[in-house]
Amino acid sequence: MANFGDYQLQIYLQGMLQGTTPEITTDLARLESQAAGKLSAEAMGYIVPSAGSGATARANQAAFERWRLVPRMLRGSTERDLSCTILGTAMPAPVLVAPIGVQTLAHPDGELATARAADALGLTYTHSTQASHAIEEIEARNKWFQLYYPTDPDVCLSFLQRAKAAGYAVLVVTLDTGTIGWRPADLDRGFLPFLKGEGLANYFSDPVFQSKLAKPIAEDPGAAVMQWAQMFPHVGLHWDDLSFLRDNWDGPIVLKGILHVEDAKLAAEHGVDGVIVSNHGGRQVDGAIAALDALPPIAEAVGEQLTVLFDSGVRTGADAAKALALGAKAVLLGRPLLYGLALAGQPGVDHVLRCFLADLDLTLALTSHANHRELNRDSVVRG
Ligand SMILES: Cc1cc2nc3c(=O)[nH]c(=O)nc-3n(C[C@H](O)[C@H](O)[C@H](O)COP(=O)(O)O)c2cc1C
Ligand SMILES: CCCCC(=O)C(=O)O
Repeated sequence: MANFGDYQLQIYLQGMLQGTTPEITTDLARLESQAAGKLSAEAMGYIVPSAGSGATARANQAAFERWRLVPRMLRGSTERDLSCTILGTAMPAPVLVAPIGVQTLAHPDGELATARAADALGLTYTHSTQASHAIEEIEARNKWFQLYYPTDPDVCLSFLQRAKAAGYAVLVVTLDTGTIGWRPADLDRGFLPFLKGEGLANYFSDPVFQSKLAKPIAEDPGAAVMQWAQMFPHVGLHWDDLSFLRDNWDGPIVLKGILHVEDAKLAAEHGVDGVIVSNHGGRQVDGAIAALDALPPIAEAVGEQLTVLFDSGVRTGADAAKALALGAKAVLLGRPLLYGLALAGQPGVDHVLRCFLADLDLTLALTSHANHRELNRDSVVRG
């Protein structure tokens, strides 16, 4: 059996024997500056910055810095087993592709490339409601669908039915983006890709959405965009609205954007299957708690009843190991994948995923763990 960490030896050997070095850095925290050379100022402004002053994004990184792994010795295994089954989906490692909208901003192949790269490694790809490619275009064995619950229930139902028909296994309902946060980098440029018609593929391909328009989209795209702008903001969404999803989706449901332990308990009471502890990478509520700081109490309160997943600020194998030790069953990778996509399309995403998995695998090997399930609260200390 091969270990994900073997990618490290492969890179060394290519350097030593063929004189080639990776075109994309292996330091995932540095990807952002490398990708800056490839992306327009508008795309960088949309992808990189966080809401407001960026305090929450900084808090995410600071929280990872505060927690420290405490390595064990002499109990490891030559072969690590990172495989797991999360909500019925078999995974080779506890790592998923986070839902990220409008990926053609980063590369013309957009979500098609990201999904293919994930699929080639057997990883689960999560497709955003705000994607640049439609639900049906994604070819991946393991795919989850992320819902931004539209205010129009007919369109919502249509999304659920399309996702089910196209083979998506799990519904991820994002709760932290009832509307778009205060994002100065975009505001100062007056730039929002959706208002240019980008990232609306799921809406524009939807027959129910189309039926609500006075004219076909090709004849009046501006009106179609404004129709989306009416349906997207949903700050009035309530716990009771989840029953509509429960009634119309027969697979697992996961709530993304949970940070308060009471909301995690309410999630359990409302019969969902999992939560993603996340602050949306700091893109929504500036000043919000670091996602990693929210994780331990939530895992403690509902970890037995619900599948607890995590994202926001995960950049290294050590970050993933810390989140797993603090109670997450798996982590979702966000911006680094988009930087890999910007730099080289599908091979760029593949490289980023392989680096991340190798780093996690080597972290387990070096801390004497045979698999990630052995990580627990004793594996970390708060510095
Ligand atoms: C450009 C961009 C677009 C995103 N689009 C979505 C989306 O459509 N739906 C969603 O639930 N989360 C979306 N997210 C949030 C990610 O799923 C994830 O929570 C976040 O990227 C994690 O933070 P990190 O990138 O710092 O690791 C987006 C993030 C970025 C950077
Ligand atoms: C309308 C917002 C959808 C994309 C998103 O979630 C993000 O940019 O963070």
